[in-house]
Amino acid sequence: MSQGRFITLEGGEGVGKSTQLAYVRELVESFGHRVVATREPGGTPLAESIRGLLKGEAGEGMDADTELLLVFAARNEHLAKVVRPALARGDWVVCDRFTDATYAYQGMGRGLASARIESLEHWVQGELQPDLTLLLDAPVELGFERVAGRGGGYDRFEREARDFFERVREAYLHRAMAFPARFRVIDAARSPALVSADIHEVLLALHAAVRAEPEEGDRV
Ligand SMILES: Nc1ncnc2c1ncn2[C@@H]1O[C@H](COP(=O)(O)OP(=O)(O)OP(=O)(O)O)[C@@H](O)[C@H]1O
Ligand SMILES: Cc1cn([C@H]2C[C@H](O)[C@@H](COP(=O)(O)O)O2)c(=O)[nH]c1=O
Repeated sequence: MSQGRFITLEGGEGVGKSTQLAYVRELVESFGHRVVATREPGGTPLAESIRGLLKGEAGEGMDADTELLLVFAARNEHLAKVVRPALARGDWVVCDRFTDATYAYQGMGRGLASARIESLEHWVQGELQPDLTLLLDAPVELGFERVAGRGGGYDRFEREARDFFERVREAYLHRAMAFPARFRVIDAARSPALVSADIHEVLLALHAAVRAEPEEGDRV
């Protein structure tokens, strides 16, 4: 059995993560892997309840540290119940947002110190990091035009000022530069088909690399 892979999709509001997650899922399944498609915050009943607290009216005026702790509480539950078991079975996990979002939103967005995020990251994740992070990058204004086009109003994060999201975008691009082996930055300001074509190329390369690895029993 080959080892599972952990792929995350990141980016600001409305860049097309959910749209492309469906594409990634189908593509990875076509490679012959079982896929668990999930999201953060969320992915389990309890973590989805925390998502509701974070995004909904009940969270209005929430202290930034409370927000950070809730994000990691949801993450711990999600990792324990969904992500780690799936990877242990050899499944591939495709996740809409993960800890890079915490550095972007709670770190640069809210202004919390990276050291605080790092200590929770080490506690909750240990050594676990995504194998690949697809950063969908687009101008903030374009993302919001798409969110508006989707309908359904704005959640607690989406009601933040535009400069909050400029900082979020900057933080993501900064992390992509800091971790070039893990990140691929995709220009998400183009049509869904062109974005998918770039993702296709990245995933074909990952698939080829995984196929070239020796199977467990082949090792001497
Ligand atoms: N490349 C694209 N070009 C134009 N419209 C797009 C593109 N990708 C997605 N959309 C549309 O934009 C809207 C937002 O897309 P989607 O929900 O996939 O974004 P998201 O990044 O997951 O959003 P959120 O940040 O709210 O989770 C949807 O209506 C979707 O159909
Ligand atoms: C994982 C994570 C998420 N967030 C924020 C970012 C978004 O505004 C919402 C999630 O909703 P979406 O439908 O995926 O856009 O939560 C955050 O602030 N910190 C995080 O770690």
